[in-house]
Amino acid sequence: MSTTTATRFPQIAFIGGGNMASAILGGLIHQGLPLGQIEVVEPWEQARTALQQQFGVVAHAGAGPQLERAEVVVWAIKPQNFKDAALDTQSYTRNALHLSVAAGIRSSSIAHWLGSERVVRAMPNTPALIGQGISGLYARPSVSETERLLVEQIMASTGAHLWVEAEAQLDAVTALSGSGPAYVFYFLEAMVQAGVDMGLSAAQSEQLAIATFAGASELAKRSHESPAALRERVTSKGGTTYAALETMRGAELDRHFIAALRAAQTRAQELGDACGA
Ligand SMILES: NC(=O)C1=CN([C@@H]2O[C@H](COP(=O)(O)OP(=O)(O)OC[C@H]3O[C@@H](n4cnc5c(N)ncnc54)[C@H](O)[C@@H]3O)[C@@H](O)[C@H]2O)C=CC1
Ligand SMILES: O=C(O)[C@@H]1CCC=N1
Repeated sequence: MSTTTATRFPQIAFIGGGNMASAILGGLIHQGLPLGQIEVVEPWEQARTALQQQFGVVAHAGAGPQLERAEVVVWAIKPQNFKDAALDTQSYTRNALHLSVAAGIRSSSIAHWLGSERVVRAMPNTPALIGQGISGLYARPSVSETERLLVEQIMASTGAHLWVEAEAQLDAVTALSGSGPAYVFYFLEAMVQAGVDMGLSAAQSEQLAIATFAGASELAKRSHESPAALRERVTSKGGTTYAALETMRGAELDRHFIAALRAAQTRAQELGDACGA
């Protein structure tokens, strides 16, 4: 895992101007990407207005010759919209390197629709919005080392990255870190609810819960010990943590949690099948 600092920015086009495009775009602009080097295709007027207000970027409602200048095209649309958007766009982007953040859609489908083997897939997550994300990356064999570095430079605006060798591993990345922030928020919600049930205010509970996630994550990051060893340090035999963890074990929470991630992985595979070539 590593982060990369930006040097020269490419001409870059975004197909889709929603949450993920905004996270990447915002990071790149923050790093100094000039607005004149950005094109965005976004059919939804409200999203185009948001892009203009947030970043000063004027997006187009549809694909057109303006895309021909793009050295890199970032595909930030829903899996269900990918094929139609690709077929609308492919005649303008034959010379570009393609970078898709769509869940599930395989690089072979993208290469087929776009008529280009120069395809990289990324699976980021929403902490990208504050430059604290992590992305899994996969490149088709035709992608050069220089092009991989270019992708790293673009994704560096969103946080860290990790290359995978087998494309199927991206479905696991999707289930773990792509969807992962939602699991963290789900647990935060439950911890806040528990705090309120036990007599704390919602504000106090939220402050305690968020600080606990942030502190424990940072401790795990900085420590040379495993998460299991760190957990054991909190857990006195017959103490409060032990009581909580025994309740979790009784409910087989770990088994259910693992099953939930497998459901996300399966859904990524299904999206690849259903929305792919
Ligand atoms: N939101 C998340 O946490 C993550 C999302 N992703 C992936 O990123 C992709 C985009 O997701 P979000 O940004 O969350 O969705 P979003 O709904 O915020 O943005 C997608 C945008 O694409 C636009 N669009 C629809 N058809 C289009 C077309 N033909 N041409 C151009 N734009 C079109 C929509 O109007 C919309 O604004 C998805 O494929 C998703 O799997 C990946 C990692 C994390
Ligand atoms: O839920 C989804 O399908 C997307 C992919 C990873 C996070 N959000």
